[in-house]
Amino acid sequence: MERHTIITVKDLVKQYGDFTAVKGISFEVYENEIFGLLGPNGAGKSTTLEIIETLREKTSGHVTVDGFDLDKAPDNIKKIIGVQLQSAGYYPNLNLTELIALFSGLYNRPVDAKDLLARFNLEDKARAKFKELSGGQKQRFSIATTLINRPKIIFLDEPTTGLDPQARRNLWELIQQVRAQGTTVVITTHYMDEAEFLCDRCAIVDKGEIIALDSPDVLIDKLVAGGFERKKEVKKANLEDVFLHLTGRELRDQ
Ligand SMILES: Nc1ncnc2c1ncn2[C@@H]1O[C@H](COP(=O)(O)OP(=O)(O)OP(=O)(O)O)[C@@H](O)[C@H]1O
Repeated sequence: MERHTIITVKDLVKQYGDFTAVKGISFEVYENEIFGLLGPNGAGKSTTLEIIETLREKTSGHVTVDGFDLDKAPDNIKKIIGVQLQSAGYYPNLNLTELIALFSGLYNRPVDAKDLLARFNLEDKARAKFKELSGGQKQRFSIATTLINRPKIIFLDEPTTGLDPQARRNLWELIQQVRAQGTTVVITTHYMDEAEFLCDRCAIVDKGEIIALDSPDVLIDKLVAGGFERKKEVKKANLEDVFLHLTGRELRDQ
């Protein structure tokens, strides 16, 4: 099937002083896929994401987003992307409805706050302040806010770090729903189960280089074809299955 490329990264390099964090990486993201950048701490995932988001200067290389050249038209790129804010970006005295109204005003895009909160299971928190939310609720709200300017692409930097299994699974489903509604999703993670569950394709990044790029299935098949075998016999369930079986799959943070 012919896929339409929405992001092109070519020979991207980022140096911090004499340290090279990103060493000439190239990849493409297809429209409406969930694309993952996977790697250990310090691999260069956030740096790469922030360069594409126009938030960080690159040292060299070429990036285009939906046909816009990062060097020539960063403002056009800003208009079509949604970026997850760190919690420090939310005014402490406003409640969730007021925060949505604020962003909606900044983007000049009318938004039905009630409807947006309901999509992210936050209808009961409409009058709560951001700091009063649980970790899972904060993540859901920050993903909800990425959609206010109706972006073509959203960028999520380690969206499930620190969440319990129910909250992670709930967030995965919400991310899939966002994609089902036509948005391309670029995500960074160091959780392999997350990448396997969510990503159509992923790039494995290590020490600033892409060392593999494909769908999770193909990456696994290639490893097995190369003669890899797990040392231990695989059990039919794991500890997370036990935990979810005992505590249930429904969200616990309402
Ligand atoms: N502003 C900066 N100045 C100097 N070095 C930096 C800066 N930002 C990041 N680095 C370094 O660049 C490397 C890549 O960092 P980056 O945050 O992109 O990695 P990451 O893959 O996102 O890791 P993590 O999962 O820990 O966020 C790290 O070695 C980091 O210490």
